[in-house]
Amino acid sequence: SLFTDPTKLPATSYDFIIIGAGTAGSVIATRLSEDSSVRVLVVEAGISDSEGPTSDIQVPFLVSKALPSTVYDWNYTTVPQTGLNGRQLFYPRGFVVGGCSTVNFMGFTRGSSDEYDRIARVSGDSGWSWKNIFKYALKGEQHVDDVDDPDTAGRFNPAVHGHGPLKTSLAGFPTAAVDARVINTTQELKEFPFNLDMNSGNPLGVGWLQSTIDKNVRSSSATAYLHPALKTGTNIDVLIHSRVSRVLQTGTKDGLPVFLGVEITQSRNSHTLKLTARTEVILAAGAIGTPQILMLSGIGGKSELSRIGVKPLVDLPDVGKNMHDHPYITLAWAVNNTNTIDSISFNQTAFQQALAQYDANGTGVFASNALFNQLGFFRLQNASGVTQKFGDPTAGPLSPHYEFALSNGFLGAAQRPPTSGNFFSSAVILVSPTSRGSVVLNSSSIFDPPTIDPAFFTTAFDIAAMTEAIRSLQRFVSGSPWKSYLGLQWLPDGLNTSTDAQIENYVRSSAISVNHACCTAMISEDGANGGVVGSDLRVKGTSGLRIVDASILPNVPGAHPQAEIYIIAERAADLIKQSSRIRY
Ligand SMILES: Cc1cc2nc3c(=O)[nH]c(=O)nc-3n(C[C@H](O)[C@H](O)[C@H](O)COP(=O)(O)OP(=O)(O)OC[C@H]3O[C@@H](n4cnc5c(N)ncnc54)[C@H](O)[C@@H]3O)c2cc1C
Repeated sequence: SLFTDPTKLPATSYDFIIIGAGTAGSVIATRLSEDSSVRVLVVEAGISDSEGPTSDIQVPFLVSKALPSTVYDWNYTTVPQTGLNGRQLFYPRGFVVGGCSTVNFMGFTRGSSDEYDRIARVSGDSGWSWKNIFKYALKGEQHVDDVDDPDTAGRFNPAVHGHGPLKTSLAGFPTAAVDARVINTTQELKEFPFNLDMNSGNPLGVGWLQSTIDKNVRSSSATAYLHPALKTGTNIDVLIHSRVSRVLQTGTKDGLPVFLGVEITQSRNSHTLKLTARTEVILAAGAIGTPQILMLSGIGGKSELSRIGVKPLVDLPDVGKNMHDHPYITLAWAVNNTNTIDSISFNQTAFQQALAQYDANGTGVFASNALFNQLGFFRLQNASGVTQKFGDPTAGPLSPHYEFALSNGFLGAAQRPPTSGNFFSSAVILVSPTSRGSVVLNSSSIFDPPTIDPAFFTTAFDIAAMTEAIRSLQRFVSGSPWKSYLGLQWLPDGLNTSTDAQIENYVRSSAISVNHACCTAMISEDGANGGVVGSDLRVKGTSGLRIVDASILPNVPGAHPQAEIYIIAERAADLIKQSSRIRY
């Protein structure tokens, strides 16, 4: 059942307690509840996904209304970014059942096989390799036709899609003005080849975006996993509006502190409640929440914890370190064509008509993300000299350095959008950053947000790679399909971007986050000194406690990360099942 008051829970002890009903947490809870004799509790700080203006989190076209600064947002901001001229950024995170999967932009990209092989290398466990984990990609996801355009021929490869609860589909709403131009460019310019399906393990090239959209509504870990489990099972409880403030030591086993206790609170001044897990506690509070809870529990860098008045119990200095994320900028051009999504976004009458169509029969532009129909993932060209000078931070030859997200309309980064006009734009995303930041506690209260520092563009590689990526987009739009289409360059507005210095100036003054925070409790080999979790995701130096979410990744994937997190969560659920005494 769903509870809003912790004192109303039917039990104070469960087999498994999962902290965070987010992307990974909902997968874990659902899979662990597959044996009806097992009692599972999920504790979620945020609200239910049936509260608030729910169309903003369900209707694909309204995706940009879900965040930031809404009831679905943790409302974090970063510290002033030295690499971004001291700008502070909004740093949205889902404060709702389903976590970020309920509010994100729905892009579904598994990343390259290299990314998974790198996790296997870093952890010393070949179970994380692409070859061995691919079955979990198929177990978790299933392709469905979009309502508007079920003709998927030549746009994806059914052989690499599976039979799981999470639904994905291709962009159904044709954006004719741009779709053909993008595909024709892939035929004309060898540097930008067409890729039939970027989810095959090789994402390089330009291909059609797949989104977590079930025909015409968002598919999240809540709608795909948790809600069906709540509907059919009687052994899973979900407690919302409740923060886990700490995990608590309940004993010692084999010389290690056992953390099977969970402390819950609903507001700064309310009582705390203690619950216990009989088998395991699984932290799935995301790349910000997980290190915060670990540190509040005394698990982290000794001196850092003492400074804030938290008694250190387990010395793991890497908790909260290695934070990184993808930054992006956009280039945009005015176009002499009204067949762009701006004609709907900027025009109230057209907007209401399209919404009425969606309300009437679930079709039209509101049924799709519409902002992007194609993405492109690329490696830096050798001729640029960037990797020769700085080394190659990617996971391998199939992993991209940068990405284009091509949009049939206006897309800005730090800039205010215009209120009229028609545009073509593309995000340029650095998907192989080497800048590393941190999540650091500010106080010993769960109600004080930690200091969040993604440290964007604090390495010379990141600026050099982004500069090359922008030049690459300039080459892409120099193809003949764009000649009669693109008009005045709108972004950067009035700034020249010919020289390296001019590009750097633009990047530092306009880049923002794609919101792919990760790696703050990274995996490493069992027994290795660094890292926070071992190969089976157990927190080092502890017993009874695992982490399953974006924080365990060693590197941000060269992709939008949700697909990888679903895959990792599917395998983690099996690891937890196998090591428990319960016979699934
Ligand atoms: C605006 C935005 C757009 C994005 N777009 C895309 C995209 O298009 N494609 C893509 O692949 N990725 C995208 N991402 C990133 C992706 O959604 C996340 O990386 C991923 O969903 C994170 O999963 P997670 O399980 O690690 O954390 P989350 O899904 O964030 O789950 C963590 C959960 O824990 C809860 N929690 C935190 N602290 C506590 C506490 N103390 N007590 C109890 N509960 C707690 C949170 O409320 C949340 O529900 C986007 C993210 C954002 C914010």
